[in-house]
Amino acid sequence: MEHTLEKRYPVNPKDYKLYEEIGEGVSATVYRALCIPLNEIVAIKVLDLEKCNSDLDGIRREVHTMSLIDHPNLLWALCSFTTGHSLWIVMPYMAGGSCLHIMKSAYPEGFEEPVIATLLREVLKALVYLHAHGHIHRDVKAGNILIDSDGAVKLADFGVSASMFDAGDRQRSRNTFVGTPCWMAPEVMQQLHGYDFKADIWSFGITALELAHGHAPFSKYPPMKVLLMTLQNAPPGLDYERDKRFSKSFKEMVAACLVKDPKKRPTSEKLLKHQFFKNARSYDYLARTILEGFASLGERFRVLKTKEADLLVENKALYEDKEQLSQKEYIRGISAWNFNLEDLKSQAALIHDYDDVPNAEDRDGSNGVVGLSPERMSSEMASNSIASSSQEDGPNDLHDLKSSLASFPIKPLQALKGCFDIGEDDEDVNSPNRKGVNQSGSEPFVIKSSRAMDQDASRNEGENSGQSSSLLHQAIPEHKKFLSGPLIPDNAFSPKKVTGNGDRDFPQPKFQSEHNYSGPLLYRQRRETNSPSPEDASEGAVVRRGRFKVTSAELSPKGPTNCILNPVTGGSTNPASLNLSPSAVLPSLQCILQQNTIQREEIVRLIKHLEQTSGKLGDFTEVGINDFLQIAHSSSREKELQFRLLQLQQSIGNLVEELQRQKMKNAQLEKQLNALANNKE
Ligand SMILES: Nc1ncnc2c1ncn2[C@@H]1O[C@H](COP(=O)(O)OP(=O)(O)OP(=O)(O)O)[C@@H](O)[C@H]1O
Repeated sequence: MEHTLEKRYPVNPKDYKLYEEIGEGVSATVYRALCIPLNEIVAIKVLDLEKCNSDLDGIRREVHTMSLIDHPNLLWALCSFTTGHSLWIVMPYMAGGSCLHIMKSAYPEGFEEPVIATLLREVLKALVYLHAHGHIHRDVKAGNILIDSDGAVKLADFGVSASMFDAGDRQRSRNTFVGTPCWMAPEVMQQLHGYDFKADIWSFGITALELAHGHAPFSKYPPMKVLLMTLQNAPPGLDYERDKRFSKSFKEMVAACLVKDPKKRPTSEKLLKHQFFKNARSYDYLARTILEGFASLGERFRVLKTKEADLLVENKALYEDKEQLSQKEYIRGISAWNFNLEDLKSQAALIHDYDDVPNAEDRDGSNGVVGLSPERMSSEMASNSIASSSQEDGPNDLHDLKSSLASFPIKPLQALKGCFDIGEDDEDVNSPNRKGVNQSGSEPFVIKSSRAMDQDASRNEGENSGQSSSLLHQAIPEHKKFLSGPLIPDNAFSPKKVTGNGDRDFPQPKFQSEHNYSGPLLYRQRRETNSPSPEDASEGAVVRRGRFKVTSAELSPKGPTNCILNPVTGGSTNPASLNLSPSAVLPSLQCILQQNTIQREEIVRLIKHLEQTSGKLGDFTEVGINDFLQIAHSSSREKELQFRLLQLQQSIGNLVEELQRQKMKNAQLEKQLNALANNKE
């Protein structure tokens, strides 16, 4: 416990008066409130524990971390307690709201450089502290940078933070995939070797771009696309041309953070010494520059929510128009997620892939990214050669999935469970942690820190549950929950000028991306969508990659590009004779299948055409029947091949998992051996 207790905050809901809503996240609603006995305005984050079944451990983690931290740039908890089925986390009220709120309300094109430098320096100080204390924040983004009325900056939201000193289950969680896709480091997505605090440095770099442009790179794309682009493309960065208004040192700082190899990223401590932060100014400067003339946080939040609701109605109409297109795009290109297909479909419907002006960060890094050292250039570019070429084709090519899949994480869905609502939890359902949490009815979530009250929460809960639950019923709208991230997608602003609060006119972005999928306030509809979708049936054979479905129709309609063809016979070579690894063979087999399918369809079309136009049914019927027989035959062969493919894919997956298990075992054994050896010495 590092805090010294200055004030005792009551852990009784009766002692708080909830005012207006000031924020909504994935799991919580945040209110401005009055702490009656202390006559102090606070913020209270209210989490409905019944709705957070799958992430109770995250909540416990958040509360725990918030209780331990003691740094001026980190948002700590004043106290917390359960009441009825809710957990209340009482925090200092940050009257300016999040940087994301501020940008969406008044700076849709991002902040000026001195503002960014000031904000980022404070965030970086928070990271230095967290990393030095063994914590990885794992969700650094503008939405989690809060500003007080005096310009003080605090990093918030420890819902997915992790401690580097954890053992067992928690260690394992660092091999899982948490955070928000746009801000997520490639090594977190890949799940290959785990990750460490350098993942925060990547997110920090992405946050820098977010603050500079008003949105994170790739934010207009759905999560899966973000994943592919982050893994394959050259890292995003500031562009010489587009970002002329920013200094060289800013560009270099961003480039230093956004290196794919985490080892090559600077530590937070080292980064803090970067020239760029010399431009940072005072809190007062922030308050004067970006907060002056603003309406109250509650009012701004209300306006943004109204706009968001209007946008949702608009998008719904758009979605219905484009449903056809979206299904095709997604089933073919990226395939379906078996847990939130509906979300992806609606997201896909909103993409104007071919009429968007690409953002600098969406373009080939070799054209636009600056500040790369020659050595970084070469290694990044080498590792991203596929990416570069695919980007040259255009960042919006949803069809080029063959190469994408080759470098795709083996367990992308499993990997994503930390940031999306996937049925399974991060942790073993049998883990003691989880069991404990599941009995939350009897488990108080009281922060046992010195800053927090050291009182018995369950006593309070018993005394006040009736009152508090009625309070909560009034306070929390049951029907809606939003995703985290940008409050208002970029197109929430009309193409004309928007008059903001306080009679300010705000210029609108010229080429603002139309939609922001990095987590706008979309209504949640995830868990309900696990059931098989109609597309599953309509799109023919489905090959499963773990929990990741890939349909045979996903391959590029442009025709195969990497089939292994026997130059002599013209037929496909038996991969076994080439001594190829299954992973090398699979794409080729898929190619061949795709080719067969296209050819078959072509033949059927031709036959039909001939039959119709000639009118000589008798002459052609026989041919047609023969061909159809062949087609039927090739169909069964195709099925057989698909079945084999499936088996191969499954065994690769199993082998990789086994390998990882063995690696972990080895590491543990090594540790034990070392410990034994040390003891003996
Ligand atoms: N102490 C505070 N003062 C003012 N506003 C706050 C405070 N805490 C949170 N907010 C606002 O509420 C929003 C949601 O809060 P928070 O991020 O903690 O919820 P969450 O469910 O954990 O969100 P996330 O979607 O990031 O997981 C924040 O983005 C911020 O705008």
